[in-house]
Amino acid sequence: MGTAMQLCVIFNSTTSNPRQGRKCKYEGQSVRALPIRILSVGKKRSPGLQLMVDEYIDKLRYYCSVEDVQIRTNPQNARDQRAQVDAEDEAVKNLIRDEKVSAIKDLHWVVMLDERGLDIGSEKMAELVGDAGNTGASRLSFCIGGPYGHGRKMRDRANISIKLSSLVLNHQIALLVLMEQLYRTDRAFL
Ligand SMILES: C[S@@+](CC[C@H](N)C(=O)[O-])C[C@H]1O[C@@H](n2cnc3c(N)ncnc32)[C@H](O)[C@@H]1O
Repeated sequence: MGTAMQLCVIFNSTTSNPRQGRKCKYEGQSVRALPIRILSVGKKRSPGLQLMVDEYIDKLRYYCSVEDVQIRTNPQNARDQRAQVDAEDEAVKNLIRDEKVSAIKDLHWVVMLDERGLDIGSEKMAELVGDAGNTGASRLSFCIGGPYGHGRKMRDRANISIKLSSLVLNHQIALLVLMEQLYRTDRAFL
C-alpha cells in the first residue's frame, strides 16, 4: 500500500498516564491540515444527509478546506458486482491522480476507509491528519466505497486503510463519522 510504512511511526508513538494509550502528539497545538478531499461513492443523497454534511463543512472551514466529491454508482453495472466496483475504482482514481500543473504539484495522500482497515482512535486520526502534511503531499484524500466496497486498484493506490468502527457502516454514515472525526481533530475536542 504505497508509502503506508511512513505512518508506522504514528501508530507506535509512546503514551503516558493517566490517558494511557490516548495521547496525541499534537496535543495542545493546532494541527496544520492539508486541504482535504472526501470522495464518496453512492446513490443520490437525502436532503437530510446533505444538510448535515454542509453543516460539518461549514464548521471545518475555520480549520481546513474540505471538498466533498460524490461519485454516483452506475445502475447499468448493478447486476455485475465486479464491473461496478471496477468502474467505481476507476472513477475515484481519476479524482486522486497526482498531477503537475506547471510548477505546482497536486499530490494526494490517500486514506481508504474500510471496515477491515487499521483500527485507529481519534488521537491517531489527528496525528494522521497532521502527519499527512509532512509526507510531501499537497492534499489529503479520504475515499469511501460504494455498496460493495473498494476494489483492487483502490487498495493498491491507498497510502493507508483505516476503519472507523468494527461495524460495517452505510457509506453515508461512514461519511458523517469521518466528518465528525475531522472536526474532532481540532485539539479542543480530543
Ligand atoms: C456499505 S460499505 C461497503 C461494505 C462492503 N461489504 C465492503 O466490503 O467494503 C460502503 C463503504 O463505507 C465505508 N465503511 C463502511 N463501514 C466502515 C467502517 N467500519 N470503517 C470505515 N469505513 C467504513 C467504506 O468506505 C465502505 O467501502
